[in-house]
Amino acid sequence: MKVVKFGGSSLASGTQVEKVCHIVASDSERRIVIVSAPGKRFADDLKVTDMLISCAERALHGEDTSKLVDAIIERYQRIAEELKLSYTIIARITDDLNTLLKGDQSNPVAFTEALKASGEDNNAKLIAAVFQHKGMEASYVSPQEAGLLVSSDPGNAQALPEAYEQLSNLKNHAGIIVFPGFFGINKAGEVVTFSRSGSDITGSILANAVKADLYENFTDVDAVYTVNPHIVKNPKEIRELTYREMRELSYGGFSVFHDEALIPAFRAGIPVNVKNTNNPEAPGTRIVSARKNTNGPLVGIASDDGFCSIYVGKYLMNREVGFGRKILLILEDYGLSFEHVPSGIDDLTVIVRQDQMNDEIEATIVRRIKEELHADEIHVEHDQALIMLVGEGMRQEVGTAARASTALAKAGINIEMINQGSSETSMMFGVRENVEEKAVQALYEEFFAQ
Ligand SMILES: Nc1ncnc2c1ncn2[C@@H]1O[C@H](COP(=O)(O)OP(=O)(O)O)[C@@H](O)[C@H]1O
Ligand SMILES: N[C@@H](CC(=O)OP(=O)(O)O)C(=O)O
Repeated sequence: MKVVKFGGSSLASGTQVEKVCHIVASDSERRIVIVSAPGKRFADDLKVTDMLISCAERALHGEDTSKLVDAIIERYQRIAEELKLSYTIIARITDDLNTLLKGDQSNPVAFTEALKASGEDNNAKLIAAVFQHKGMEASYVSPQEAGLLVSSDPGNAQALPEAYEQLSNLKNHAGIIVFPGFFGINKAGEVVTFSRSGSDITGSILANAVKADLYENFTDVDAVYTVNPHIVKNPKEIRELTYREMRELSYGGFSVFHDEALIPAFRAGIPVNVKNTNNPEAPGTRIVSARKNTNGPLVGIASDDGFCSIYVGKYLMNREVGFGRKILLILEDYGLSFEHVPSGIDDLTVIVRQDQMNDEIEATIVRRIKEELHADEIHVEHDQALIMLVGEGMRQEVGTAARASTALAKAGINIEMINQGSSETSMMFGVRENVEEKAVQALYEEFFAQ
């Protein structure tokens, strides 16, 4: 049995949905289909999820939402019209949206979560109707009836262990299941979403639960490329990589596959195949437990921006028991999670995502570290980018760090920080955001261009 996920780009229009129908109908093993909400049809288009978030914000501010609601319904309606579906399904979606908007706003977060998730939920109903219209035996199944139980962590839900057993019953379901991605239900019966792009996570959870032979993740590119195609034109494709490599690359900025989506598939040893809805014949990229190292030290180079580093220096820091913990406790007081902590003898740097802090929080943290920990020096650098060099082959090969730093030096790029993961499958370089692309291009030239 195959579990198949189609991303927003694969479901953005009637033409795209038609391709999805062919893909599902062409292989009887494709039995569980996870769908995202309709995504962008062109570069400046809006994703339905973003429209729903704006809609919830407007409603909570008591503003008129009618234009936005019309625009959202229109996205579904266009797909239905292109595929010659009756109006019944659109009437159902319209009703659902209006009911949600008229719902209880006393808990703004729960109200927003339900609206956000409706993008996927209504699309699953629509796609099930499309499949049925095409004569395929298919039905919509909701996360509630299937038992996709998740934690109560809005916008960051985690599947609960007991969800897997309940979801395993899906393998006995007759016909094709169309299942909405991106959200589950908490123990109180409320909708809770995964983090953004989280339909990939739903697919992986379901693949694990039914012990699928394969999890196919359909998107709009032929493969996972060695580098973000927006930074390097026509980059080399990756044929095969390990779960660990993909997790590091996704975390590092490869938005093509959600980093949290690797874990459930990895735990059950289910291979993942990233494929193109617009070119389903292409082999795509396989993510597996182990691979032969035939392509040099690196498999890919990812990058992401929006980081800031908090440098703390104190003479004899190395002797002071609990110093690192005390810094992290101060960050915890403001709900900040940290990404990395490269350290020296008398100093350490805590790297955090910048969007978690405002000026006030930053000033308070700096003051507290100075006063409570008696730091000699503390400064905060904003607008940092992190570049991740990833590859299991690094373990066997000497000189990767030297090659990378020479390539960056030749391109005139100052390295602000270097960090190597203990697994030796990744190496990280911190640079200023304004040279991120130049740095990635220089590293790509060094490791992949020949
Ligand atoms: N290394 C990479 N390889 C392939 N695609 C990448 C990579 N890095 C970033 N991307 C981007 O990821 C996009 C696909 O992800 P996404 O837009 O979330 O798709 P979907 O709508 O199918 O979920 C690609 O169109 C591409 O622009
Ligand atoms: N629609 C949700 C979830 C998702 O996975 O979407 P996509 O497959 O378009 O990345 C989002 O935009 O976050």
